Amino acid sequence: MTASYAYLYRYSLPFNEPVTVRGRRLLQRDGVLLALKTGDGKHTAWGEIAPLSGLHRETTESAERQIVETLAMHGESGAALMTEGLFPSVRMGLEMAVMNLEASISGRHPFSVPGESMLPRVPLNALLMGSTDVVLLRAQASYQEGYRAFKLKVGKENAEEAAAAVHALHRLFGSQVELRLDANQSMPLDDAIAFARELPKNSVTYIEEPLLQPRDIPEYHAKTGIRSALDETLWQKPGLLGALPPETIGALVLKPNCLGGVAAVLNLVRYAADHNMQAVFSSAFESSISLGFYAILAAATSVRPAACGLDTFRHLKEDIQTTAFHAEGGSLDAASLYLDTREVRTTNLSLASVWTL
Ligand SMILES: O=C(O)CCC(=O)c1ccccc1C(=O)O
Ligand SMILES: [Mg+2]
Repeated sequence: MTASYAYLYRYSLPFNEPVTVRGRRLLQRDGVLLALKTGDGKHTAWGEIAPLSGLHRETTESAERQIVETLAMHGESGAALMTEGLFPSVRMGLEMAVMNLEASISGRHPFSVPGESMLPRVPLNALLMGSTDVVLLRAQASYQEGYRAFKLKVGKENAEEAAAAVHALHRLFGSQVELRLDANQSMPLDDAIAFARELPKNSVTYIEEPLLQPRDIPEYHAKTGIRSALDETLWQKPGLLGALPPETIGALVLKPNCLGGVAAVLNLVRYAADHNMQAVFSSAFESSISLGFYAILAAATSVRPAACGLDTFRHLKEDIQTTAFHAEGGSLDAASLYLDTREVRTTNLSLASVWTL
């Protein structure tokens, strides 16, 4: 059975507090949801198309235009839904909807294998940003809740304050927590090296995208002993990963809607496993629909998933599901959260178009 109808909705969810992404201050998260329905009306499956300003080249509008063209073409020709050549966020959303529909019909989650045992819980990294006071308060509250991994946002402009925050976190939690930093490619090599030398020894597992020029990662590693994690580089310069010595990379940070679909993500999960790197699933502040999908991906691809960057749901003031996305003790129950993604409250969405496929 395949989809007979497609519905496109738009959503707009306010952030709890403005979020800055690569220098852009955002007040709300906008996106498009695609719902596929079977002809008998028994199954509805959701996919999310949500490029983020500052991160994606496509906008919500151009992404919506592309999914509209794809659905229109499919309706006319009856050809299989093609995902080649689409924007990364569109391809991810379309694959999500199709895989969710197949899962709904088969009664299994999208990545299940025969004889699968219970899925592991997926630990989270608490996302820490802002002033040192805010960071420490948030870190303490997260620790109390059960979080054992933190990710602190650092930048060239606040390098001194960031180093002080790392010292404070290291004093408070020592080796009780895994501490990660994310510099979002903000530092020239010399600044990054100077910053690394300010940090307590062995206090951080890795620094995500420390360098303005990621190709300098081997030199950075040689001079600091700190491993980098790749995030932006994975989709900006996909060829670079294979050229970097694996021992200089601590983790691959996987944002499926930037990487452009499930196959690309699974290839990177394999690469990480083969090269002793963590595979860290992460989001770009998508809604629970994507978070539930990424959580099941993380749980299904490892018996002991690395702490994931899916704690972003805390930054959205509202949820679009009947049961809001939630963590318990700093980790996710992927199987149950995945089932929750099937119950969407359409009252908070605006219907943009309906398609017969
Ligand atoms: O990975 C996480 O913990 C949260 C997600 C995150 O940090 C992020 C969210 C939106 C845009 C960019 C980034 C990033 O990792 O740089
Ligand atoms: Mg990052």
